[in-house]
Amino acid sequence: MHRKPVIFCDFDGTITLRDNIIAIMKHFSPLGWEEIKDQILDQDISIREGVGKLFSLLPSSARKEVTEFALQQAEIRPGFEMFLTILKQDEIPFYIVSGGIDFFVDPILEPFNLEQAHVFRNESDFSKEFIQILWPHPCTEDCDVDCGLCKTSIINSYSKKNDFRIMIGDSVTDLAAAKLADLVFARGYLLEKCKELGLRYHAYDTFDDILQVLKTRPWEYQQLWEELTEAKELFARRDWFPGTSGNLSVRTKCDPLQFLVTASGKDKSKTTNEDFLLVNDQSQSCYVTDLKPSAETSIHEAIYSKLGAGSVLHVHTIYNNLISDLYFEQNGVEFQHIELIKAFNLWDEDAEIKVPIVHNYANIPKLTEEVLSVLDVRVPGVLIRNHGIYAWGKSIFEAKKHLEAFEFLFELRYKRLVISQVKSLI
Ligand SMILES: CSC[C@@H](O)[C@@H](O)C(=O)COP(=O)(O)O
Ligand SMILES: [Zn+2]
Repeated sequence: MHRKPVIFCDFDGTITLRDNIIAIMKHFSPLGWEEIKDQILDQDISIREGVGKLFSLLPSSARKEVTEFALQQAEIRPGFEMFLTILKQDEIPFYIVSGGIDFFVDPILEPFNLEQAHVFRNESDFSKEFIQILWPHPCTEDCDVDCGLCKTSIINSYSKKNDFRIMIGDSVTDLAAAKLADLVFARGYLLEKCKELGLRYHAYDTFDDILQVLKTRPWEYQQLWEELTEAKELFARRDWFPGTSGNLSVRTKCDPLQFLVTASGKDKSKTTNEDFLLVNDQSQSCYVTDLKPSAETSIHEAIYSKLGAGSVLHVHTIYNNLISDLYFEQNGVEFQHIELIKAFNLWDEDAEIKVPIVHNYANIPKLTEEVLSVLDVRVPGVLIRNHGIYAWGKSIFEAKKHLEAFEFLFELRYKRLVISQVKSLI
């Protein structure tokens, strides 16, 4: 059973296009506000101390003027309304975690009818000469950064271990929360930090960009992502990805076909949060991303579509290259009377298997056609001459079993050939 999604979303600069506190301070420009801003950004003072100092520069008598300005300049990021509608339809819990202040957060959000219990923001007190900020959601033992409104503590108290945590944000105040998340939607400073820290992220401009990814339901294929990563790390330990070669995939959906595939040109011996992307039955990414799917994605797609495989694994090894060339003229390489043939669910004592071998066309559509022409549901693999092997199965486990069996058979055959050559020389 997969984990359930829960979404935590920043307000200033995420739901609204601009940071409202900075907009207020720029507009009213109280003496000394910029020094305080710089102290916050330079992390010389905590966010709580800095925001408290900023608002203490404004007289409470300016409440009406400040509130009206905040509302007048606030602009909601495109797609937010539809985003909320889809979350409601799919019953995905949504929490706003904002370092903003109630006197502008609440009226800006009012048209969206959000449950007040799902909106976390700081509060204000206009009873004294200057504006005072109140901190109903301070840091708990989970955080010692003196955030003011502590997103880390809120996420930890409002999401369970088995939740798939999603964070949407834009600034330094969202970074601690992003590090807790399984998936981050980031822009601006937060996007740069996600790239720098290797967090699993998607860039966004609008909430439509976020919806495009959420519609693929990443929490439902998270387990497959992790299983494919495990197989990839094992193959990497075997040095099966020389020179960025190799590509792996796992089907996440049947109808319409969708599958995770390794990103093209990456060093598959390394594990990052950008190792795979989700593609459709046209071998195109299901969402906007800088990543390119494997150059050989169409071969994976052909195997899924024709044979209904669950996972497709492609590696270039010395032995599969040698065997593919030695037996190319015979259109394939046959094996019999080797115990490991049972790995292909062939149990007869005299069972034999012939692994087809095709020409290595540089033109991928042509190569895909060639592979399609020899696909045989009884033989879960095909060799490409002087290139590598594609092996598949109904799951990552079975595809890995088949790939390992093929590589065993190739190495065994090659070494037997060498031995017989040596014997013939003695
Ligand atoms: C760089 S050599 C290997 C590539 O040409 C290709 O055959 C391959 O296996 C990896 O391609 P990729 O696009 O990274 O999935
Ligand atoms: Zn290849």
